[in-house]
Amino acid sequence: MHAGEPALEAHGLGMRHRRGWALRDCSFRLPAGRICGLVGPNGAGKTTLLSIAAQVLEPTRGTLSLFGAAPGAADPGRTAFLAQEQPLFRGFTVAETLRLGRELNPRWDQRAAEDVVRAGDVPLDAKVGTLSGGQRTRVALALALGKRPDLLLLDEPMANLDPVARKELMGTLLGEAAERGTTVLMSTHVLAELEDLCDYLVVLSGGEVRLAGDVDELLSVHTVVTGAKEGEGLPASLAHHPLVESRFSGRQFTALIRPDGPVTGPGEADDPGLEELLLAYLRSPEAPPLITPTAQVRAQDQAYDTRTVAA
Ligand SMILES: Nc1ncnc2c1ncn2[C@@H]1O[C@H](COP(=O)(O)OP(=O)(O)OP(=O)(O)O)[C@@H](O)[C@H]1O
Repeated sequence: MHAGEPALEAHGLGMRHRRGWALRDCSFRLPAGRICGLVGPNGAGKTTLLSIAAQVLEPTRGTLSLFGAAPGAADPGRTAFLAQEQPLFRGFTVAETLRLGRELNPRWDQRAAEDVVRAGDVPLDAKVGTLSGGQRTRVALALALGKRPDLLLLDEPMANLDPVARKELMGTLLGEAAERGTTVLMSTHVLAELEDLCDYLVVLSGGEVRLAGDVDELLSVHTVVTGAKEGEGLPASLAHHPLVESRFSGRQFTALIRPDGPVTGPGEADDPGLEELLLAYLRSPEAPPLITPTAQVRAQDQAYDTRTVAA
């Protein structure tokens, strides 16, 4: 695997549940070795996307390929999925749970798995059914990390952990990922923590990709302008820049724009923070989507592209 090669590539991915489309025409790539935050409001399609990547769900339309393998044919041993509901056997002890992990996974690393459990003082001889929700999360994460995956898919894994345990486990997880070059795709609603954790982002809303790409790239193409209001709406000097969101508070305006040239006129221009950028997109579903060059899929990469080039 070379740097920049995709760990995951979605082409026109769509998923229809009984009530309608959970994902619609999603296309993006996640280069290998990146830590990617998956963000979106409730019902945006995050779990659906992660379940397709984990090969638990089959897409209705389009394809998702992992590490360049044909869609649906990726080696399941290279991927670990930590879902919101952790399917652990309640009657097994922690040690028995890890033993099962060892037997099922040829690349199993017992030490890595035990370290995660021990760091939380979870007794190896305790039955899983007697553990607290947070302790069970730790065991599930130990199983995921013991698998030594190349792609780790996490669906809000830390939601039931106390803040100290959450920080400690995130640190363990990201330390392991950095050391081994593991790609991580992790859904979360905790925007404040993304800035420290992730170098890549995918934002979904209404089943569609709204933002995808390298965090630095995404931040660098946006500007926040704040200033005193003169009359109604934003200053005319901002009108030609694509607008993500404008807000007004008393006599002040704040606009998040994607400048298509120098920003002139009244107000002060600044770089946005990541949380500010995400909140603006989450609040403005009508803002134009943005897929940065590293996240774009090329037509010639499409697994089932049947077009031919005329000789
Ligand atoms: N098995 C299912 N049957 C019917 N509809 C489903 C099913 N699973 C998901 N959906 C619907 O698909 C949409 C996307 O759901 P999904 O769970 O992927 O969203 P999410 O972004 O993970 O949400 P949350 O942040 O609340 O976990 C929702 O409208 C949901 O109701």
